[in-house]
Amino acid sequence: MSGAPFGARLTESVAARGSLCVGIDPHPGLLDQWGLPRDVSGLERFALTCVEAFAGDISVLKPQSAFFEAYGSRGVAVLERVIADARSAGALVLLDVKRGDIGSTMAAYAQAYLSDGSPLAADAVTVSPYLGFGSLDPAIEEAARTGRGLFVLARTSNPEGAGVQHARVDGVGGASGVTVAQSIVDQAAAHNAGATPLGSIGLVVGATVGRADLDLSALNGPLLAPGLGAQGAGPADLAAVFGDALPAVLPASARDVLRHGPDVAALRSAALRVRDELAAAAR
Ligand SMILES: O=c1ccn([C@@H]2O[C@H](COP(=O)(O)O)[C@@H](O)[C@H]2O)c(=O)[nH]1
Repeated sequence: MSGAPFGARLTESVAARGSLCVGIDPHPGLLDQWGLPRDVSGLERFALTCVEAFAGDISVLKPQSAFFEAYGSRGVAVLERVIADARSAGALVLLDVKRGDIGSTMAAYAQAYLSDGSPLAADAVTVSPYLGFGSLDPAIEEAARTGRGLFVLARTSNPEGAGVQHARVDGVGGASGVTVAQSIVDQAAAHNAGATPLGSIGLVVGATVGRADLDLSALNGPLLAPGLGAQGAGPADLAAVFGDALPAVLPASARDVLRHGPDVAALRSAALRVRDELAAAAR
């Protein structure tokens, strides 16, 4: 991919289209609700309807890979089309795949999701640092080389995440007793240092986590905040979670928007309503 780094492209897109990230999560129950069959044709109709509804107005679309992989190679082919069509319509695509492995395998994931010419290459992907932050180096390097981004899981929106992410470890530079989540924040911050207007290594911090007890002041990167709507968080919760880091937050919602389908206009207006509520809450 030629041109500006992901952090710069994201900043420009959010300035033009707002901060909402809409998830494309073709849950079987949503296919039923939309009157679509639970097969590849239903998946394709669902996902392309989402692209039609959102890609012209919303800054970031986040297809959830699991719901496409569930249909095998033909489902993955639908995902490839979603990525291409959404990007052509002007949206940034954040592919939610949460990949993480030993470095040598991580290099293959980087090739799949972050390399120019790969059919699954998105603008950014979610990755898991739980094999050690350093295991992500091949993805960090490929993202930097191709102008793409990463969102590293730090403090996830699910209640089970706290047990691992609040555990204490030695931090960057030997600081003792920082939480696992804070050590992930600090390692991402080191990669983003000096980038303008924003680094390309983002984090995932759930909108549901209440006071996150994270020092995000040095991150200089975007913060994906899943959990709006179906998981119980609302626009007003974001200030409590993120404090001064709020301008870098991409609040994410899937089911709460998607339940308004299959009508394209109804889907679009639901997304725009959430986007406007977020903008009002951030003022
Ligand atoms: O901490 C995390 C990380 C990722 N997700 C993903 O976001 C969406 C949430 O969907 P909703 O329907 O808005 O609840 C889903 O794809 C998750 O896998 C997350 O929820 N929390």
